Amino acid sequence: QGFQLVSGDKRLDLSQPRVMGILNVTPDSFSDGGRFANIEPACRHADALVTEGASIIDIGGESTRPGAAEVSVQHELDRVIPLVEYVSAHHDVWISVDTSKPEVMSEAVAAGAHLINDVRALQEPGALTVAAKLNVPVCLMHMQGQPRTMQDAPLYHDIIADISGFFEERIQACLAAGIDRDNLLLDPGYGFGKTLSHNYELLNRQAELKSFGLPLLIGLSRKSMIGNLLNAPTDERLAGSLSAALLSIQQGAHIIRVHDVKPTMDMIKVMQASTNYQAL
Ligand SMILES: Nc1nc2[nH]c(S[C@@H](C(=O)O)c3ccccc3)nc2c(=O)[nH]1
Repeated sequence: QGFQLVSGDKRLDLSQPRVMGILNVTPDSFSDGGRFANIEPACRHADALVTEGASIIDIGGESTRPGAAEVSVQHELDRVIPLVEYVSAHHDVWISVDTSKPEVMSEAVAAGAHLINDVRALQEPGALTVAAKLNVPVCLMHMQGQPRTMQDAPLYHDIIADISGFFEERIQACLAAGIDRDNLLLDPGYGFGKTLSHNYELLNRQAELKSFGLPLLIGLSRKSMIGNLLNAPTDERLAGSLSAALLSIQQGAHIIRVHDVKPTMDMIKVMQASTNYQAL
């Protein structure tokens, strides 16, 4: 479909697959907790992601690693806001903020972010109200349980039906809060409360999620569903990540959230050449 995202005076055409580049702002990329942070490396990384062709830069300050300690609002702000400000000042690229905290959503949009990427699908207190007020596109991601315990015993009756039921409920909650349906994106949350088998069934059946008539945002890059299958450390998962990304686009993905932007852009070009061969 000809989906288009609108945020303020920016438009993002989704008639072709778009790449969202992951900008890591984890605590260890700062000198001391982020207050007097050396954000230089993260700024250089952002520049590279834009140069490689990312349409969106995803900036997140909270690791959703299973077992990760909760990050305070101030700590998350200290990491995220300086980078939103840098990217907004130096590039025309879309900026998404990967957060579940309403305060971080507000400050990030005020600092120049265009899209909210919430792995908790606006379920935190106050998140729905703030997202409605900000009136920017929001990605609703599925997660079974919480990061600390989600991988203990994932269980589904039918994984597509269960995730669809979750999306139905979250979409209704968003509409009731005054969020425009045109501002919603869906993400099945690969690796968030899913076994290896669940993740590959989801990839096999992902196209069934097109029934919502909403853009699909997908995150597969370097995930354990690739690492465990290949028995590969994170820096040896590129081929697997590109393979999964290609399958996901064939199964309806509009935005792919990745670490390796240039290789993913190359994959998309090869994929598109196989359909627009007359133009070659
Ligand atoms: N929308 C959307 N946002 C996301 N944020 C992430 S963090 C994840 C990772 O592997 O990047 C992760 C999980 C656990 C620990 C570290 C990093 N994953 C997604 C996704 O799949 N979709």
